[in-house]
Amino acid sequence: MRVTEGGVSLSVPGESTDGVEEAVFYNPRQELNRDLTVAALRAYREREPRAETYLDAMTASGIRGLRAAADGWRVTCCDTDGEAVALARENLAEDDGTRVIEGDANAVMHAEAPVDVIDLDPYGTPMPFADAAFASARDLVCVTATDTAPLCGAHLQSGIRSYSAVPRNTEYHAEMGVRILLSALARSAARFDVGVAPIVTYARSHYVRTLLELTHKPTAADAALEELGHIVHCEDCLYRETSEGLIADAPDTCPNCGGQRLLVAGPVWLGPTRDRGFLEAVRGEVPDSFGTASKLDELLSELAGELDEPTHYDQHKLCKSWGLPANAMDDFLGDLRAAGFSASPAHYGGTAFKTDADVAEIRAATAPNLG
Ligand SMILES: C[S@@+](CC[C@H](N)C(=O)[O-])C[C@H]1O[C@@H](n2cnc3c(N)ncnc32)[C@H](O)[C@@H]1O
Repeated sequence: MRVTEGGVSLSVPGESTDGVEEAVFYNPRQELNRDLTVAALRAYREREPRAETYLDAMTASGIRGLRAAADGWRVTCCDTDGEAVALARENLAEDDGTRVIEGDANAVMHAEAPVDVIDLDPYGTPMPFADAAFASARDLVCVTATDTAPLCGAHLQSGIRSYSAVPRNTEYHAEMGVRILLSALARSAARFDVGVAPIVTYARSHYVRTLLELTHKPTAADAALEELGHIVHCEDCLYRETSEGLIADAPDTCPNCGGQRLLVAGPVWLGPTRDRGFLEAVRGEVPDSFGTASKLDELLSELAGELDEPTHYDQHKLCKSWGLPANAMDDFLGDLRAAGFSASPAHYGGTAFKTDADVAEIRAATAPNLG
């Protein structure tokens, strides 16, 4: 069948039943991820006009490469699967600027280096490909991770193995995944004297996506490592605090409730997960014709408005732990602001919010208007 996305048309094996596409090598659920990537590539080229080469390291149907090529990028697509490669070749007109290679992404990244932008979109964890990406990319590494259970600590051992860090299963599981992934990527990049700065990062229920701008300098790698630290989380009262550095500095008991059920996660990335100026530039590059334009605009605006605090709270979980009913989110956040704290919604869900108040301060500021 033919699929049209972002103004390009491609052929994919499969069929459309009642408007629902069931295609091999093409996942319509990742359209927002691809729309955002194309808009970000446009915005990035304004920032770094020299950038011109894009490696779609796990290409499947070739859709990412095709969309980047339509925007003038010199594109190399790669996949290990012979059928995917044949399909991508059918979809992309190979010429001087566009090639499709059958091969392992790690080998192709090294062979093609330097590449301005490398996009990793594997099944599951991207970590087996991270070293080659940071060794080979000049400007930007874009990463999708779909192994959300290991990333958030639900599959603890798998998370430890993949990310050389200890993720913990908390109520901010998607953000745990974001910060574990960024930490592992920063440490991978540092091996090559490369510093990473996340310019866009977001989580959806089934994946985390981040775009990392690179600086090729040992001092930049050191600066990125300085963003790492640990999260201490109390399972009883949902108190949390962070400690900077690669060695965890955790209290024995919860400073808020005295409980002993403390979880320590890390090393995690505690720094900013996006560049607000870049988010605005990306927003300006999303045409109405993109299939996910309105959802993407909403996401980009949520990301821009979100506070930098490293963990969000879930209003319903907090209220439940206090034995009080939840009220409207706007009123709840308004009470925090009226008490002198910063507060913002967080893109992780409708009841997710960020604040610089701790759990006791949140309760004192909001409880009088609950129930
Ligand atoms: C999630 S799909 C890619 C989807 C595609 N980027 C898109 O946006 O539609 C993952 C692809 O990675 C390929 N793959 C798996 N291991 C690989 C490797 N070591 N090197 C290159 N490609 C690989 C698979 O064959 C599969 O086509």
